[in-house]
Amino acid sequence: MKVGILGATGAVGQKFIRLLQGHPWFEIEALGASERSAGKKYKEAANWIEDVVLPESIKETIVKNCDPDEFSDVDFVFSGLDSSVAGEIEKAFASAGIPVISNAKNYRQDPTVPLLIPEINPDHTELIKKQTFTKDGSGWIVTNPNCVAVPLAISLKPLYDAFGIEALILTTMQAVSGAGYPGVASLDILGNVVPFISGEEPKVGPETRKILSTLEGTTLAKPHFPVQATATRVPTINGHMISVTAKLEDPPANVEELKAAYTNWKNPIADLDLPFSPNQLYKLHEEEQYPQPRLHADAENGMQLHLGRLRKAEVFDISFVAMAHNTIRGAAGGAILNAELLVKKGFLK
Ligand SMILES: NC(=O)C1=CN([C@@H]2O[C@H](COP(=O)(O)OP(=O)(O)OC[C@H]3O[C@@H](n4cnc5c(N)ncnc54)[C@H](OP(=O)(O)O)[C@@H]3O)[C@@H](O)[C@H]2O)C=CC1
Ligand SMILES: N[C@@H](CC(=O)OP(=O)(O)O)C(=O)O
Repeated sequence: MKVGILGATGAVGQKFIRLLQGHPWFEIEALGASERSAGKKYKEAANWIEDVVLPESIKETIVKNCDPDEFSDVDFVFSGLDSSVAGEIEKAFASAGIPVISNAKNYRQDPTVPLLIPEINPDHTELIKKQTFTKDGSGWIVTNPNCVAVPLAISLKPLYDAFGIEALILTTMQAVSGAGYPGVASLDILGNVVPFISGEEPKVGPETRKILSTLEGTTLAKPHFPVQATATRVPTINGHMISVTAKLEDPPANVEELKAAYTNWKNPIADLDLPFSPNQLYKLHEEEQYPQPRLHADAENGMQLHLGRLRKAEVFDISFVAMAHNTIRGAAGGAILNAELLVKKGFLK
């Protein structure tokens, strides 16, 4: 399939370009960014920050405006657009009959838009049928969650299924790549921790509850557990880590039972052979000093969810640490896996 990338010059856009090299199903056809970049060769418009050489085929590609008329040759687009413009531009593409697989936050809470993690809520794709961007249903939007909500929801799903969740308290340790480029000033973050990320905490609870919702007919029934989140920025490059303490409805008797919830959990897309699906979704680290972002964020091409420190808690019931690559599992890689699922389900054809 021929794909376009909106926001192709940004940090997430660059990750899309890198990850799509050699993809067995998807080929990059068009790149879009702002008026500042449009009309330029990609190598002149973008400040390439990936640690691989900029692909030859991309270097000379002329960046387009994010105008659907300039993307008539693509089957669908990935969006890594800045959220200040993603709302209008993504709507224009969907209304022109071009499906949008987005990273931006703008449509995440729309009741007709799936907030999709293929292993966790693949059935939520049914919501697409309620969208009205086009009369014939050819244009629609699917979003992937915030890069904290992704590892949080994946880490919670087996616990939610086995024990139920009553309440969560969590603290994030978010890598600097989450702030895009140039992102956080070096003098703010080097040798330091910043205990606030603007706009982050209010997204964590609502997104996690939407992801863990049950599809009843064509409507989502959401769980109600409260989430107390503290979002901090730490001087790591990739990999968002979360320290979670959970109160459960029916807590496990011991840590072995807690671990068994993960090992017994059945991945609903395991048999689909999606190229970006990790072989092993959950890596349960037994060593007390693991997981660590620098050592583990890249495992399974950045698509694995790392868990460690699983233990009974003195406050609430259990505690653990979760970690995943924020710009791969939490952004571009997650969006590519979403597109693969949407191919298998016949929404992309
Ligand atoms: N970084 C991360 O870990 C994650 C990011 N996201 C989301 O993905 C999106 C992109 O993030 P990130 O790559 O970090 O951001 P960047 O700031 O690095 O990139 C933003 C992109 O949007 C383009 N853009 C800006 N203004 C316009 C405009 N008026 N018209 C068209 N294009 C425009 C930029 O083009 P130009 O270069 O021409 O200015 C650039 O390509 C955001 O919505 C972000 O919230 C989601 C999950 C994780
Ligand atoms: N705010 C996240 C990255 C991000 O862009 O999130 P969102 O997609 O929800 O806007 C971070 O700083 O790490």
